[in-house]
Amino acid sequence: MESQNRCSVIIVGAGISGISAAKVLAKNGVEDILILEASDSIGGRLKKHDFGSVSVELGAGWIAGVGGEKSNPVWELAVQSGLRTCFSDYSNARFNIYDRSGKIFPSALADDTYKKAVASAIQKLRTDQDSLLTAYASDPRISTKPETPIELAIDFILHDFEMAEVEPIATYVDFGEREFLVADERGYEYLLYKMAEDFLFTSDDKILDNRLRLNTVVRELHHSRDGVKVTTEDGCVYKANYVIVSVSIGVLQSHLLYFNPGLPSWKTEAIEKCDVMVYTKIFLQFPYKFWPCGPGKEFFIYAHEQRGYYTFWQHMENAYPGSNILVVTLTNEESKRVESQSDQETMREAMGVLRDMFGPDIPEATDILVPCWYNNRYQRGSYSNYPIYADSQMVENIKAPVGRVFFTGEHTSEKFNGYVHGGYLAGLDTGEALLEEMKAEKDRETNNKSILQPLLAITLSKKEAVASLRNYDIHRQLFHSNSKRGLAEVTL
Ligand SMILES: Cc1cc2nc3c(=O)[nH]c(=O)nc-3n(C[C@H](O)[C@H](O)[C@H](O)COP(=O)(O)OP(=O)(O)OC[C@H]3O[C@@H](n4cnc5c(N)ncnc54)[C@H](O)[C@@H]3O)c2cc1C
Repeated sequence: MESQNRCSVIIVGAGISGISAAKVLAKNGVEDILILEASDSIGGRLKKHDFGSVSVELGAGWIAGVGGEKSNPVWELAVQSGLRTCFSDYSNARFNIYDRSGKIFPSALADDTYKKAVASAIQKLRTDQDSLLTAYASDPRISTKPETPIELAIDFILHDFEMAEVEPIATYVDFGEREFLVADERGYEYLLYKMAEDFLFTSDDKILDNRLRLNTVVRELHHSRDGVKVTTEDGCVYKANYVIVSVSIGVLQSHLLYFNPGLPSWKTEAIEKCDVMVYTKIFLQFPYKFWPCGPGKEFFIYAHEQRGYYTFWQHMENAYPGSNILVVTLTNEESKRVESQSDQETMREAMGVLRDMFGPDIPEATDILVPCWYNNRYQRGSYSNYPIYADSQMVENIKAPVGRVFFTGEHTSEKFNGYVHGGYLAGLDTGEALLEEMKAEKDRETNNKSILQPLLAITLSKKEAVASLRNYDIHRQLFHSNSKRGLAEVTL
């Protein structure tokens, strides 16, 4: 079924980047937009879920980078929206490392192992590009050659767990080193509803605006000099002057979206090169708590001879006292393994680990929640991770537009990819770049009209003449020059 109306911009995906791009457009007078979202709600990787008596975050849980000289824009949104958060103190986690017999490693040993692992990782990072490439090819983790269970556990925390990186990360350098866990029944996604309220019709925290279509999976994107035509899984066709694609890098790699004509090789190669991390938080509900609480005990670690095997644990008593919930984080291959088995099997494994740490008499979990980010066809992973050899050209190519197709999403944020604020800032950036292009197109049309009128009468049809003057790659050049400018120019 073909929609009769042609709108200015179609936005594919209603995560934080799609919604923030839409907000920039709407605030600048481009209100005939259409947001097409595959799932049944907005938010994307901001996703709350009722579990036990509380609301837990299946996707992003933390506002990372708070307390520095510059203010994290997502922290600002959280403060404006009155979102409930609580401070996460990871500094003691390494003093709560359990071995398989339930003994806590002496703090001197843990401290020493941690320092050695950090020093070794830093040394690796200082190696020249060539040897990094060689090392990368043979071992994606640039192995610090951990061998014992405690070394393996610390290696996992340093390399796989996002909050403990050895390199200086722009998020922490720019916005500060503190992290706050979102602990609000309305969920992290509430920030998006507050944003959407400014330009979409809402009532009782529900979006009732026809410009947002949920359960609408985009499958084909036909683009030409004249416009874009988007076909959805249910056979509907929507037309627009431009499209912004905000789907994850995992979805771009999966070919759920078919581009017609296909994307150029500089684009597809950059997309293929970007790594996708899988990060899974498994929630377990208990009839009562049997783990230590109090200062410095929120996070604890399990040291096992298999790297990443149910290593990183958190209790939720600080966020939700009395909730009796534990969370364990798995990544990459372990995440994929667990996604492919039954929840009962995962519960059995997790209970085995907890019995190792806390003894055989602990109660059985009464419920388990295992999010599947990898097998979700609208995600295909948790967040982007630029490979160690990535250069700025690769990142620019990931975000550069192709004709009338613009790209956004956390994976397009050179400084903050992988984070909620990366998605938010990328959306603002892309919205602004598209506004510039729309203005430039208008100027070109006006100029072309005055130059071409006399010529057209003698030679070409108007369509042919305009097409021949347009440089199809102009958007890419324009975007690159725009993206170097600061955020100050965004109208919000
Ligand atoms: C488990 C997990 C933990 C994380 N932890 C943190 C954290 O603590 N702190 C932090 O800052 N960040 C964290 N992140 C990363 C953060 O969630 C993301 O960087 C951010 O939410 C991405 O926003 P986005 O708009 O780029 O993408 P998304 O939120 O993925 O939005 C893209 C949207 O496109 C939709 N879509 C996909 N395909 C189609 C299609 N064909 N047609 C229509 N719609 C489509 C999707 O359904 C989705 O809604 C975490 C992510 C995960 C998964």
